[in-house]
Amino acid sequence: MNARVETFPLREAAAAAAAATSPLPADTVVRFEAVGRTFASGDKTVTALDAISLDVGRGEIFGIIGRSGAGKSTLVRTINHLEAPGSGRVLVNGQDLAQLDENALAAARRRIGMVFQHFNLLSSKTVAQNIGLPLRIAGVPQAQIDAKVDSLLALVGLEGKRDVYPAKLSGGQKQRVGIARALVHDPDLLLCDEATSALDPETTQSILALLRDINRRLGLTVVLITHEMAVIREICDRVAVLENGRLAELGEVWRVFGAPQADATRALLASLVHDLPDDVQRRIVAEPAGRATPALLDIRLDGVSGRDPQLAQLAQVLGPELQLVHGGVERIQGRAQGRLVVAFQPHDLVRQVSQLAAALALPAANIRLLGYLQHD
Ligand SMILES: Nc1ncnc2c1ncn2[C@@H]1O[C@H](COP(=O)(O)OP(=O)(O)OP(=O)(O)O)[C@@H](O)[C@H]1O
Repeated sequence: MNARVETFPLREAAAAAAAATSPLPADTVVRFEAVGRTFASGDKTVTALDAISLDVGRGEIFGIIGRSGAGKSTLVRTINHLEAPGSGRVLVNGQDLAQLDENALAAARRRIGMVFQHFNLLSSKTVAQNIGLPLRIAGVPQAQIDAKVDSLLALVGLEGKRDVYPAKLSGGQKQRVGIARALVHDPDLLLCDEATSALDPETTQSILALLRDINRRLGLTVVLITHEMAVIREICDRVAVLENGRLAELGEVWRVFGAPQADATRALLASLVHDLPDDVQRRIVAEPAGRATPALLDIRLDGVSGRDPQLAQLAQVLGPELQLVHGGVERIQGRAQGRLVVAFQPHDLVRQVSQLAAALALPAANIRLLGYLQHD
């Protein structure tokens, strides 16, 4: 495969030592330095995190994905020090939370919002009371709380629900309240732990759109854990793949999804191809059998910014051998919507994918490599 992806794990002590002594770039919000964590489980020791080293940049949406038990939650919980690293350290805005006293830790945690899978709303409090509660606890005057709550309700699109109780809200609306509450202290970092896993696909899309909107409007850094590859594909800039507590792969989503290097990533990506016809699925392989093995690209037109794809235009980038394997495009309110799965013989895969994204005016993340198509 001719694609280059950052390869990990960075487990060597030398790499960790270099990371520990190098100055923190101004655009780094979270730095994990050789973070390890074990748990005692009966008479066994479970390694939840094994020498994880990576940086999360300011303003990015950073995804963490992995199978159940891979260490995702433990890793994210070390960011706000709900979980103390057993070895290594975690710096947030250059600060090691392990070194702080109780008051300073509480102040640092206020700069880190958290959104949960099951919303964690108080059923006896209204939407406004739920959102304002952290400010109330902090002793903020009521008028200030009201103003903040109103602006957050507008931000998450719940203006009309101020005095409603959670029981009267849909799952998506509850999560909007959860997001508003997480933003009440104007954090610069938002942690989302399976924030969409309890929601149906349509609601998931609307919550992801909200997170993306907040990320862009407020410049907020988002670290998001999910077991759903589709969520990562939808909104993340970069992704870390965890496997048994180790960093299996790290990089830009389009690169990692386009040319996965780790077995763990390939196994997780398999979940994304289940909606293809059986005969196509059967023929997909992760590695090309030879130079002539066609690559299979999945092109998603989300109607937001994409142009109507002309087959001639696709063929110009992907070559005359181009074959439409699956999918179709329809126009909804004048915009192209749909999905095309095409096979072609790549000569420079990464370059061709970025040329195609440019030609169709689509984000690179909308185009991904499903694998290679072997003959029947
Ligand atoms: N408090 C704890 N006590 C004992 N073992 C724990 C504890 N917390 C996590 N573990 C173990 O550490 C490993 C990583 O767990 P973690 O919850 O971080 O994984 P995860 O990737 O978030 O999984 P899931 O997707 O199922 O939430 C698992 O083997 C888990 O059983």
